[in-house]
Parts: sequence; structure tokens; C-alpha cells
Amino acid sequence: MEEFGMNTNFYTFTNQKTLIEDFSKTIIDKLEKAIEKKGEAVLLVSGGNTPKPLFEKLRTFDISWNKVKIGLVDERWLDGKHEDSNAKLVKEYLLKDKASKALFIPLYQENLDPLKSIDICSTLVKNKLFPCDVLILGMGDDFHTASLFPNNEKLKDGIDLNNEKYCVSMTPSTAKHTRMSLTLSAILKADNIYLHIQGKNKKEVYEKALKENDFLLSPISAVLKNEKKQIEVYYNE
Ligand SMILES: O=C(O)[C@H](O)[C@@H](O)[C@H](O)[C@H](O)COP(=O)(O)O
Repeated sequence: MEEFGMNTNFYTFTNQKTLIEDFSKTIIDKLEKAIEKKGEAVLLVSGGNTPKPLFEKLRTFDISWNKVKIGLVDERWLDGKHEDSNAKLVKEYLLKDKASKALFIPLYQENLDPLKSIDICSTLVKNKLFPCDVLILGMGDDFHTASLFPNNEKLKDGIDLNNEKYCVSMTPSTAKHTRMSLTLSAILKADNIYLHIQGKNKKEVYEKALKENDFLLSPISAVLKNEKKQIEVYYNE
């Protein structure tokens, strides 16, 4: 079932399996079209639990993964071996089987202080991961997306559409670890932007976010209500 909002197309699936079947095919189609057109494709993914079955499905597709660059929409600033690292999550769930040939571009750099490395990370993301063909967001119950967290002093920079930097770093009050995140302006540069959410609770948060105009309280609302790009929302109960 499809519902069309201001800038959002909302696709509801009755279960995770049917969503993953449909969503993975949509993503693979975008990647293949990019490879056909440019000779390469860029996929940026978020962390969390929701994308795990999607990653496991994506890696089964037989496409030219050696022409796909995979990066992160955000990272907890941790060594790639730490259990909470998004790089670890991507390596464990996505960069296997057919997709093992993809080129992964990590955000975390051991010798950098994230709070002082925004310019370094922004340059890396801009030069190595953009133009971006597919960007997949998740959403927290606190209305965060990527690592753009509410009630955070750095969020203003993170969602300022005039901020030309591609990254922002913040230490959330509602989640563990200092983070490096793409900024809203970077996220909206992606050609195809998806929000992947699961469970009735997330649906309620999503519906509240559509009505919330204070983006400092609800960063996901800054994405959903943007005036530049269509957001494709994939949801199953
Ligand atoms: O690094 C992260 O934590 C993610 O990028 C984050 O934005 C995630 O997408 C949401 O927190 C949803 O996480 P779940 O899918 O686990 O609910």
C-alpha cells in the first residue's frame, strides 16, 4: 500500500520478508542503473538492527559489486572490531557472499579525535562517496536519524542546509558513543534517499515526526519535510 505525503512516499508491507524482497530489488536496480550509466555506484547505509536482514538479502544479488563503493551514513567513533561499530556491522552482514567484492570506505580513523576531525571526514565523504546513488536512513524512537540526535548543541550545524560540510560530530545524550554523521545537507545530496523502519512504535514516531516542525526536537522531521528530495519510506509491522 502506498501513501503519498509532502515529500514522502510511504510503502507499507505486511511483514519483514515481503519488505526485504521488494526493497532489496529496488536498491539493486538503482545500483545497476548507476553502474550502467557511470561505471560505478555508491551505497551509503546506516547502522542499527533494522537493516540487518536487508544487508543479508542484498549480498545475495549477482551484480558487479566490484564497481560498488559502500560507506556509512554515520559511525560510532569506535575501532572496527568493537561490537557497536557500524563498520563491523556492515562487514558482518553486507560485505559477504557476492557483495564481498564491494569497496568499503570507513568513516572511523584511529588517530583522529572526532570532535576535531569534521573537515577531514567531510573531505573524505565528499571526495570518495559522492555523488551517492542510494542512501538508506534508519530512525530512532527519539526522532534521531543517522547520528543527528535531538537536544544536542551540535545538531543546529548538522541540519543547517547552508552548512557545506558533509559531516558533523556529536556526543548524544540518548545513545552511546561519540558519533560522526553525515549532515542533512549531505544526506539530501544523495540521488535516492530511503528511510527503513520496522514496528508499530516506529510508525507512531514517524507519524508524529510528520507533524513536528521543531527540527531540533525531531531531526528526522528535517529529512521528511525537506523541500529538495523525495524520501521513500519502507515500513513493515
Ligand atoms: O548508527 C546508528 O545507530 C544508526 O545509524 C541509527 O541512526 C539507526 O538507524 C537508528 O538508531 C535505528 O536503529 P534500529 O534499526 O536498531 O532501530
